[in-house]
Amino acid sequence: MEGIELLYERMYNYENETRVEEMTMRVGVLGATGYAGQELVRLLRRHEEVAELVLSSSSVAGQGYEEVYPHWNGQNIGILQDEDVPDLDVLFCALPHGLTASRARGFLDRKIKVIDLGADFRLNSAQVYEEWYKLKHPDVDLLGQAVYGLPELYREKIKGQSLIANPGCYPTATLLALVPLLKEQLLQTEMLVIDAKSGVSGAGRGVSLGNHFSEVNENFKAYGVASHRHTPEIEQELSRAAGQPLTVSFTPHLVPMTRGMLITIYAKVKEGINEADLRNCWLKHYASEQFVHLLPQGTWPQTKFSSGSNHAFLQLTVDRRTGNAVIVSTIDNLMKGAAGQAVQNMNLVVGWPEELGLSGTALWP
Ligand SMILES: NC(=O)C1=CN([C@@H]2O[C@H](COP(=O)(O)OP(=O)(O)OC[C@H]3O[C@@H](n4cnc5c(N)ncnc54)[C@H](OP(=O)(O)O)[C@@H]3O)[C@@H](O)[C@H]2O)C=CC1
Ligand SMILES: CC(=O)N[C@@H](CCC(=O)OP(=O)(O)O)C(=O)O
Repeated sequence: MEGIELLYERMYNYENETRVEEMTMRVGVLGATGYAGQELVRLLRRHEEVAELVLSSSSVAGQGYEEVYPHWNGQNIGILQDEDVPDLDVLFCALPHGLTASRARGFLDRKIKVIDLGADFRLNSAQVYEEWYKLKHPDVDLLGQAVYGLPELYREKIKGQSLIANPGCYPTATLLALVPLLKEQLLQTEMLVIDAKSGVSGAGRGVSLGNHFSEVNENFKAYGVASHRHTPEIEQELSRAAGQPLTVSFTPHLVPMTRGMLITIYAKVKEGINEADLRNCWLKHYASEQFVHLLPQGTWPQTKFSSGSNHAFLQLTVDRRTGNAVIVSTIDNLMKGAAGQAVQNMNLVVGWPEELGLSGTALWP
């Protein structure tokens, strides 16, 4: 038995609570030396069903992983392979935009399930992708096969699929907060303001002028104003939820901290809707979710609540003077915003319990 048959056999065994002892799941990571790739390694190493991990690098193949990341010393992570990956069950692509789309078809033809942490398959329209990413989409025909990998919204669609578009970090934090409220028509759609802040690891490991220490330390700045690439992704998913096209005012900021992101959203509520209606809507949508938490009234999210974990935290109020909803959401950009969510997606694709490899709360303080 091999490939998909073996996966189904495993799913069957899970349902019957007779876990197969010898798992041979082979998982690969392209871009394993990047921040998202390193976070994947951390999660996959403790994932009880991943038997073999193939780590790939375009620039330092042949080096030991511990040479790149000495904090892995003594953990036998192994040697980085080149990008010519062997046959695998699942491949995570943690690469710059454009690179995964040009290779995905080859992996899919080999029956390798692909989870893309980049943006190549998030947008439904190649034209929109080209406009915002300034890249010609390398494989437009594959867009229709990709499933947007936000499990709390698309769980049933993700199960068993072969090509998953892991959402962007800002969209994840925003969509978790807004989608249920828009689906239930509780908010007006003409004035949605998303004021977002991210830690610097969101920009990846490569150094640029804007993210080196002296530019970031004791500094706070907006960037990508009215032009950030996550805007069309957020609008695509919010429009779908609202059942009508909408636009948002989205402004990201860089905060002098390493990980975490916090989003504050301002929205007008619909006539006759109050705070309890909004809260009840979230409660209904997220009551059985293990990674999304509505905090007790009056407790506002902090980035440290999520640091190093796959958990998202939400809070809202309706300002009694303006009548506007103020909504706050926090996630760890490298976890629920990238690697954690990608592992959650793998678990769904393969049919494993969704939380495998993702246990644990934040590192506090
Ligand atoms: N950082 C974050 O918080 C988030 C990141 N993402 C997405 O995940 C993906 C990876 O991001 P992140 O880990 O932050 O980025 P990094 O820059 O830290 O890592 C990207 C890795 O891609 C590899 N790579 C392969 N080919 C190239 C190439 N031609 N040019 C540059 N790098 C190349 C590099 O590894 P090597 O040289 O070893 O091949 C590099 O380490 C991106 O698509 C990003 O948008 C998504 C959500 C959040
Ligand atoms: C702080 C910072 O620079 N953050 C990144 C967002 C990272 C992310 O979610 O990645 P994608 O590029 O995969 O969409 C940015 O603004 O581009």
